Amino acid sequence: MTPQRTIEVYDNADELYRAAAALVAAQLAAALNERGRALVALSGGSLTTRLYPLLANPPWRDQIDWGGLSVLFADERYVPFDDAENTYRATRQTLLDHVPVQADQVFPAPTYYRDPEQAAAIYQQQAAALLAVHGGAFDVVLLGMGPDGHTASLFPRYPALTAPADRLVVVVRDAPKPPPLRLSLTPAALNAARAVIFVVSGADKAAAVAAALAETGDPLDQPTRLIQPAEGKIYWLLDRAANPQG
Ligand SMILES: O=C(O)[C@H](O)[C@@H](O)[C@H](O)[C@H](O)COP(=O)(O)O
Repeated sequence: MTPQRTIEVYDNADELYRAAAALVAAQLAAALNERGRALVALSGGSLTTRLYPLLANPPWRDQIDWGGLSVLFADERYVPFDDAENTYRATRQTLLDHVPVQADQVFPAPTYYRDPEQAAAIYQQQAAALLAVHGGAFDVVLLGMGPDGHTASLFPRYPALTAPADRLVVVVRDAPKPPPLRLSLTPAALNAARAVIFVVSGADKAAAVAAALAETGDPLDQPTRLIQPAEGKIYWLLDRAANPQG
């Protein structure tokens, strides 16, 4: 089944991130209202600096009943929690430390294992257990996209793109965006979603947005095209610079 897709274009980045905050808050509030709990997968990059500070403040902060939320990460850079590159650390600094979320609601990727494969296996177990509690799906998967079309840590032509359907978490080595070692949820995991929200800003992303929204071409060249939640909706929130139509 092809998921329902909504594309929204905003005049500038400020408006884009405000709209993204409103959409995320509304989706989570609706899920919390309906089921009393919600599961979200967060990404890093500019979302940590542009979107999460908005969610940490009124009015959006007050629309979410944070006590019912569980938080996983769509991907993580394989560096210690105290490393400036760590997405969990950045997310704490701009969001999680400022909202009433308890430590046991947040599931950072365990980058403290010497062996990243072991970390991936542990994170896979945590993701599977959380998905089981939440009816088999994330309520919101929040994603960015790089100029090369990568999303989470799913880079064009990398083996992670063709991970078996029962794999939820993989180790990504030699990533072209530093740091080279990462963990990522797989396309199969990210597709277990009621809503996937891409937030993309900047002229350097316009060509990748065009390829992402095209119906043709090899999805292995454009990993976002593998994100097709059969039971969910996809939102592409863009600023005008990132919109291929200008
Ligand atoms: O490593 C990271 O930062 C994220 O895991 C990555 O998937 C990010 O979401 C995209 O690279 C887009 O990042 P920007 O929004 O900063 O361009």
